[in-house]
Amino acid sequence: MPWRAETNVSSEAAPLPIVRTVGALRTRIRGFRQAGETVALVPTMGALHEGHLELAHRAGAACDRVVATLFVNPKQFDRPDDLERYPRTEARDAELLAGAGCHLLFAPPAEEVYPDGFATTVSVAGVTGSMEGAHRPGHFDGVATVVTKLLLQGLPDIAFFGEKDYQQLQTIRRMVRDLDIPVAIEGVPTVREADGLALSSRNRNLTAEQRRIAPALAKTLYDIAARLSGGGVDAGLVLDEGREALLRAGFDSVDYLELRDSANLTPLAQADRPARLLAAAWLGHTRLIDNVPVE
Ligand SMILES: Nc1ncnc2c1ncn2[C@@H]1O[C@H](COP(=O)(O)OP(=O)(O)OP(=O)(O)O)[C@@H](O)[C@H]1O
Ligand SMILES: CC(C)(CO)[C@@H](O)C(=O)[O-]
Ligand code: BAL
Repeated sequence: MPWRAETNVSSEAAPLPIVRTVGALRTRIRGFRQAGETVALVPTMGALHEGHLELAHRAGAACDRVVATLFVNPKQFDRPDDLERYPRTEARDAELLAGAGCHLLFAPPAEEVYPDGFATTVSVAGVTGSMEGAHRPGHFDGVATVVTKLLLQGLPDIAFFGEKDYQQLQTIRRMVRDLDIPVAIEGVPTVREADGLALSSRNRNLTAEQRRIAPALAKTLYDIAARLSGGGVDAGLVLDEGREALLRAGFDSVDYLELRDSANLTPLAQADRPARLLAAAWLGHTRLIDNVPVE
């Protein structure tokens, strides 16, 4: 299982320059380009952890300059309480990003991203039609719209996204191909706690008891993936048993637990081609998602 390093704030790194307008972002990136440098983009909603920093490290290994973005995008939240509870820790985030080798942070206010009169939505069909798309109405329109804007604002060579949000990653890949956005999309494997829990900004909303239960999500996915990878089993039955295992472990409800084609996320009855197991489940008011490959 992937591992996690501790998140330390480095006191060595110089403060990270922060820009808040598209104009200032473009001026900085033009400077990088004039020096012949390549540029990576790492979009985030802040409240950073080692998962985000892994994106930054990969970005730094691939490009000369790493530009992170921090914007808690209201358009992708389907529940007002989720938006309200979303942690906001910009000063610490900037320190962590500097320590991870980032060169610039774009942290715009909402009016810069969605000025008065904003009227355009980017909507990706197909890959968004189930799972997160079904349980969070409007979520992927919000993600697709803001990611299109961020990619066009920065025009990086490569943008980095985590596999933890696997359906989001596949949606962005589809969107970039469909709209001929000239940016390469790189997926980064999920960074986990030592007990397997996928790092997520929302983990900090868990109570101590919920935190004890939470690793059962990853454990159940890995157990099911192992059973499915051998072939010759009834996937429907195994998935039903997985849902029951999550409830037995203490999850309050399971939104979905699905076996999907790993590229376009269509349902699979057997893991007979590259496949992915994806799940979302609730612990109290906190909704956790996770996914693993079936190899
Ligand atoms: N554990 C992780 N491993 C790798 N990448 C991650 C991980 N968690 C988040 N990311 C990636 O970081 C980027 C920013 O994600 P985001 O700011 O939404 O953080 P988050 O922890 O996923 O928050 P939340 O789960 O509460 O939405 C996304 O591309 C996301 O997939
Ligand atoms: C990609 C993203 C930054 C767009 O708001 C967000 O969905 C996220 O953090 O995964
Ligand atoms: N990490 C994906 C962003 C969201 O949950 O809204």
